[in-house]
Amino acid sequence: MPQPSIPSSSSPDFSGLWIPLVTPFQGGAVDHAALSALTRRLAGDGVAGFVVCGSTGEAAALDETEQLAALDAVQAAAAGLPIVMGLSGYHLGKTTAWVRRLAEWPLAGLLVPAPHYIRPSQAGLLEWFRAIADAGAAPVLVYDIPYRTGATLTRETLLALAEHPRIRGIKDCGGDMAKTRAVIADGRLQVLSGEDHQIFGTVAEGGVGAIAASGHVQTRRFVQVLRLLAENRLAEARAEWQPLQPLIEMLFAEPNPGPLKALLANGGSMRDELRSPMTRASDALRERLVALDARLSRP
Ligand SMILES: O=C(O)C1=N[C@H](C(=O)O)C[C@H](O)C1
Repeated sequence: MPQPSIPSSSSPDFSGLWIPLVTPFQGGAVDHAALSALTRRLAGDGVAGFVVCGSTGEAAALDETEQLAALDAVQAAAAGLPIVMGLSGYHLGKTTAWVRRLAEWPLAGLLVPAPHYIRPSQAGLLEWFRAIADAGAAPVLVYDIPYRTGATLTRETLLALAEHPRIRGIKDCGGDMAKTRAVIADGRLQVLSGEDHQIFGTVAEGGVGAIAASGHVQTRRFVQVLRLLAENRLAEARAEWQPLQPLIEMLFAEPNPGPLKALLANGGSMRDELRSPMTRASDALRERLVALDARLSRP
């Protein structure tokens, strides 16, 4: 259940490593015990906060009751760390109604992608994000992910959205470094890398952090990379970062979160179970991942 509302900060801090939590399943139902244990472990590993119901959380396969139950479970286990709730949809009225309902929860933010499937104009995208930001109580992170939504946010649109007092950051999967640089240079939106292999480059160029599925594993290393970058210790950050590259490649070699769940399941923290049409990782990839993770875990 929601806890008493906390005031939403006028300058929220989205820096550091945020984990877009997987949703564990057991026998077709959400496995809340596994979700809580995962959240507690990650909180102890130094992450900055959590995203519930991101794409990695298979939110598209969860109904509203399941989404709210997952949010409650994470809130209870997060040791006070901030929580961002993911949204998706293409019906503006339904989405703003959902956002009004979510205002009862003490969220650090809402992660909002463009509406998928319908491919509106830039003017339509401005209306979409402004209406959602107006409807809620929490700061909005724009989730720029054209390869999932089919809609590309231009640099001009992002900078126009930055004028809205509640739109405070971007999870950047846009694939256009010039656009990312322009948003960083503008300075009004906090830029988080949303592409795991781009974390280093984005943060070295002035991004504040990352929302990265890979950070479920080797979490302390990812946290350390971001800390070292924040302290301008570039060579040390690079030395921590480079061994993570093959891990990131393998985690995205098949549709996310299949490989990630396979690896987490191998460690015993959940079942290797996804909701159709998402599928388990292949046995071959799971074996390679397990071997690599074991190598990376050696002192
Ligand atoms: O759920 C997320 O947020 C993320 N989703 C990306 C994706 O699979 O589209 C990957 C990223 O690591 C986090």
